[in-house]
Amino acid sequence: MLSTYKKKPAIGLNGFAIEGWNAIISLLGKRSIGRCVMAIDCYTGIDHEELQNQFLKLESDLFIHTKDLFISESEVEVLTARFMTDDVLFGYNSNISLSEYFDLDKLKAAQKSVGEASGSVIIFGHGAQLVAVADTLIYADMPRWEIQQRMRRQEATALGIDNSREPFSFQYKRGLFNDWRVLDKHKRAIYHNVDYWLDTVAHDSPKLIDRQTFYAGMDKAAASPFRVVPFFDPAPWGGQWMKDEFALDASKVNYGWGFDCVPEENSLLLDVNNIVFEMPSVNLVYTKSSELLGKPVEARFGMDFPIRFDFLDTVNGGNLSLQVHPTTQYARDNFGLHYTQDESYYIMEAKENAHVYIGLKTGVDRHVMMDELDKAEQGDLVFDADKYVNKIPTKKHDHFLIPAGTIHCSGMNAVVLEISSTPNLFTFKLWDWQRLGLDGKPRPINVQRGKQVLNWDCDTTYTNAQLVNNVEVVAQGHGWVEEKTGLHNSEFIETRRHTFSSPVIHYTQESVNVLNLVDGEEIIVESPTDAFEPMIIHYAETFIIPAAVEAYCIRPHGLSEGKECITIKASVRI
Ligand SMILES: O=P(O)(O)OC[C@H]1O[C@@H](O)[C@@H](O)[C@@H](O)[C@@H]1O
Repeated sequence: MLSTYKKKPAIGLNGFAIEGWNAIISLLGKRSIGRCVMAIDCYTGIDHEELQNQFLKLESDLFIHTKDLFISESEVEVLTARFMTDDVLFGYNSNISLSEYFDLDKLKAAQKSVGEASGSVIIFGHGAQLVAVADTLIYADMPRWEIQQRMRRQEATALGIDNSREPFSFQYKRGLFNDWRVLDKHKRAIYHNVDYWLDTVAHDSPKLIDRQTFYAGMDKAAASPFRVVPFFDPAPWGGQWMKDEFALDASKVNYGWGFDCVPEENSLLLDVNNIVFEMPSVNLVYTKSSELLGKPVEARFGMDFPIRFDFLDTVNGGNLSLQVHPTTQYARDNFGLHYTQDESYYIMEAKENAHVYIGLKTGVDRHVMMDELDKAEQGDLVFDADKYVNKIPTKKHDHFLIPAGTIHCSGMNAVVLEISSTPNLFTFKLWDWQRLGLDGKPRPINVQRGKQVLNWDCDTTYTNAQLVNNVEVVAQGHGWVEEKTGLHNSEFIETRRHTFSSPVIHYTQESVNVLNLVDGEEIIVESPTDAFEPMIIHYAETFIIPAAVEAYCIRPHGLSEGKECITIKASVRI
C-alpha cells in the first residue's frame, strides 16, 4: 500500500542557513576576532565532545567549559533529590534555576578571567550565557524525542550529572521533571539574545540559522496551519496498522505509539532555502504563545500547549494496561502538575472484535475489587477485568470520553486517536494482563495510587450516559454537518466533528485548534483572505491552526474532490 502520510512536514521560508562544520566554524571564526566573547549555550542531549572539539578549532585565547564551573555531581544529586523522589516513574516538577548549578566561587573566578581577557573568549556549555554577556550567542538546541533516542543508546548525559548508564526510564524521569524544566526556563529568558541557532540532530551534518531566520520561521508558523514531526515507538501491546499506513520500519516488532502533536516533545522543521533545520517545536510555544495558543488559553495555561494528539495502535497487538489517571488535586499534590491527564479515545480504525474497557460495572464491590487488584499485583491472582469493568464493542468513529479517575484501556485490534490533555506519563497501571514490558521485566503497577483516584461513581449507567458517543449535531449546511462529540464536562477540551463534501469555514475563536483527517484521503486548508499558503492534509495527519489565524476553510481536495471527508477538531473551552 502506498502511504500518503507525510512524516517530515516542514515550514518553507527564505533566510540564512548554512550546513556542515566547515561552513559554521568559518562563519563564526569571523565573529571571534580580537577582544570578543562568544557563548555557546546548550540543551541536554547534544554531543558535548563533538561540539567542544569543533569550537576549539576557533583557537580562542580563553576557552571555558561551564561543566568545570558546576557544583559536583553529588551536590547536584542533593539539589535535585526533592524533585527526583524515590518513585521509579514519577518525580515532582522542579522549580530549580540553572544558576543553582554553578559553584559561586568558580563562577566568580571565571567571570574575572573573562573580564581580564585581552583576546577572544569562548564559553561553552549549559548556562554559558550566565557566565558573561556574550558579543555572539549561539544556542545548540535539541528536540526531546532525539534526546530520548540518545538516552536509550547511553549517549546523553543529564544536567550536571553523567547518568548515561542508568536505565532509560530514570534518565527520562530526570529530564522530564527536572533538567528540561530548568533549561526551558533558562532558554525562555535568553531567546531574544540568541544570534545563531545550531541544529546537531544529524551527526556530522550540523546546521546553523541566524536570529532573523529563526523569528521569520516562528512568525510564519504562528500565522499558518502547520504540522510537527511525528514520532513512533513500539509498545508491549503495540500493533501493525501504523507500520503499513505510515510506511514505518517494517523490521520493528510493532508500533504502539504515534505522537503526532505533543509540542513539548516533537520537532518543528524549517526548510530554509532547502536546508532543513530541526528544532524543538516548544520554541514556537515559548516565543509565540499568545498568537499560537490564543490569549485566553495563554492566560489559563501559561506557555503550556495543553492539547495532545497521539495514536495507540493495538491491531494484532494486545490490550493496553487497565489504568486510571490522577485527579487534578492528586496530580498537583504529588507531581506538581497544573492540570492533569484527562483523556479521550477517538476510534480511527477497529477490527471486528475490537472493544474498549471503560467505567466500572454497576454494583461492583469496591473492597473485593481492590483486594483482588492487590493480590494480582503480588502475583497471587489473575485479575478478571471483565467481571468489574464494562467491555464495550467499538467501531470506527466512536468517541470515548475519559476524565481523570475513570478506569479504562483500549482493547486489542483498534487504532485510537487520543485527544487528551498534554501530560502523558501519569498512568496508574492497575493490571497488565500478566505481560512483560519490552525489556522483559514486569512494568510498574500502581494499585495503591490508583485506589486514591478511582471514580467509583463511574458505573455502567454513568458510563453509557456520559462517556460513550455523547454526540450532538450543533450546526449544518449544504454538504456539511458539525457535531459536538465531547469531551466530558469535567475536561477542558471541546471536540467538533465535521462531515463534509463541500467547503467548511472554521473559526479559531481565540483558541489553538488541533485537527485530524479521520476519514477521506485528502483535504486542503485555505485562508478566506489569502493570509496564509494553502496546506494539503492527508488521511490521519494531525495539523495545528494557531489561534491568530482566526478563519480558515477546509474542503475535500485531490482524490477526495466531491467526496465525503471527516475531520475532528479540538480546542480549549473558553
Ligand atoms: O502502556 P500502557 O500503560 O498500557 O498505556 C498506554 C497508554 O494508554 C493511554 O490511555 C494513555 O494513558 C497513555 O498515557 C498510556 O501510555
